[in-house]
Amino acid sequence: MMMMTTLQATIIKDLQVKTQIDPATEIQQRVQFIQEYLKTTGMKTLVLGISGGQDSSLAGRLSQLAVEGLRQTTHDDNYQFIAVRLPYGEQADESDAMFALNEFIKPDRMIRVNIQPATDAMVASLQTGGETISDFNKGNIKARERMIVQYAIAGQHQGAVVGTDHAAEAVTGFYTKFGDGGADLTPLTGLNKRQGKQLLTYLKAPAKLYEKTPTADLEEDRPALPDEVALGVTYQNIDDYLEGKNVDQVVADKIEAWYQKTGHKRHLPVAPQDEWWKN
Ligand SMILES: NC(=O)c1ccc[n+]([C@@H]2O[C@H](COP(=O)([O-])OP(=O)(O)OC[C@H]3O[C@@H](n4cnc5c(N)ncnc54)[C@H](O)[C@@H]3O)[C@@H](O)[C@H]2O)c1
Ligand SMILES: Nc1ncnc2c1ncn2[C@@H]1O[C@H](COP(=O)(O)O)[C@@H](O)[C@H]1O
Ligand SMILES: O=P(O)(O)OP(=O)(O)O
Ligand SMILES: [Mg+2]
Repeated sequence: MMMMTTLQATIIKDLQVKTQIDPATEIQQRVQFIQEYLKTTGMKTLVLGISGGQDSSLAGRLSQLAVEGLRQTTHDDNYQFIAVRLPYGEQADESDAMFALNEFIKPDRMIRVNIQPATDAMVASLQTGGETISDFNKGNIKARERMIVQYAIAGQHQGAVVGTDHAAEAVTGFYTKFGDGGADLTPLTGLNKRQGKQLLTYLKAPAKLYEKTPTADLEEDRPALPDEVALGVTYQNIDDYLEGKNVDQVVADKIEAWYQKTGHKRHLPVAPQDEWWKN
C-alpha cells in the first residue's frame, strides 16, 4: 500500500472529485447546471447517445429531469431531451439499451441511427486511399460517427450534445478524442464510477443498469471488452484512488501512467503559446 502522493492529490483536485457525496444534492446541482446552461445559451434541446450502460443511463435521466423541470417553470414546451440509439448494425445488447430508455430514462423523443454504413464507407474510402484501418482504430471511427450523428441532430433542434465523461474515465483518458469525448456539456464531471452508482440508486434506477459491466464495445475482434480488462485496473481501484484512499503501488503506477499519457485529451489543441504539455 502507498500513502497519498502529491500527484494523487493533484489529480483529485484537477478532476474535481469529492471524497464523499450526498446523492440528493449532487442530483439537484447537476440538474440545475443543465437547466442554467440551456437558459443562458438559449438552446432548447439536449441530445445524448444511449448505449444501455451506466453512464448514459445516468446522464440521460438527468437530462430528462432537467427539461421536464424547465417545461414546468417556463411553460416552454420546446425544452426537450432527444435520446439517440446509435448501434453499429445489430447491437448484441440492444435489449439493455431499450430497457434503460423505457424503464428509467423515459426520454421525450428517441431517434435511432445505424452508424454501420457511414463507418464502413469511411474505412473503405481509407482503404481506397491506401490506408488499411485496424480493428482498434475502426472502433474510434465508430465513436466519432456517433459524435457526428449527435451534432447533426443538435443542429436541427437548437440542441446541445451531452457528454458522459466523468472522473473515472477522465483520469485514464478512456474515451475517443473528439468521439465520445466531443460534447457541449458534461454533467457527470467530477463523479467516479461508484458515485455514479449512488446517484442511480437514489434515482431508483433498476439495479441491472448499474451492475452491468462497463464496456466501450468498439472492437469487433474483442466484442464487449470490459473497460477494466482494457485498462488493466478495476473501477474499484480507480474510485479508491480518486477518493484519496491508499491503493497498491502497482495500481497507482498504472493509473498515473494512463493519466500522464492522456493529458492531451483533457486540453484543447496545443498552440505555440501553450506550456502545459511540457510538464
Ligand atoms: N469506455 C470508454 O469510454 C471508451 C470509449 C471510446 C474509446 N475508449 C477507449 O479509449 C481509447 C481510445 O483510443 P486512443 O486513446 O488510442 O485514441 P484517440 O483517438 O482517443 O487518441 C489518440 C489520438 O490522439 C492524438 N494524440 C496522441 N498522443 C497525443 C499527444 N501527446 N498530444 C496530442 N495529441 C495526441 C493523436 O491524434 C492520436 O491519434 C481506446 O482504448 C478505446 O477502447 C473507451
Ligand atoms: N451503441 C451506442 N448507442 C448510443 N450511444 C452510444 C453507444 N455506445 C456508446 N455510446 C455513447 O458513447 C458514450 C461512451 O460510451 P462508453 O461505453 O463510455 O465508451 C456513451 O455514454 C454513450 O453516450
Ligand atoms: O457510457 P456508457 O453508458 O456506455 O456506460 P459504461 O461506460 O459503463 O459502458
Ligand atoms: Mg458503454
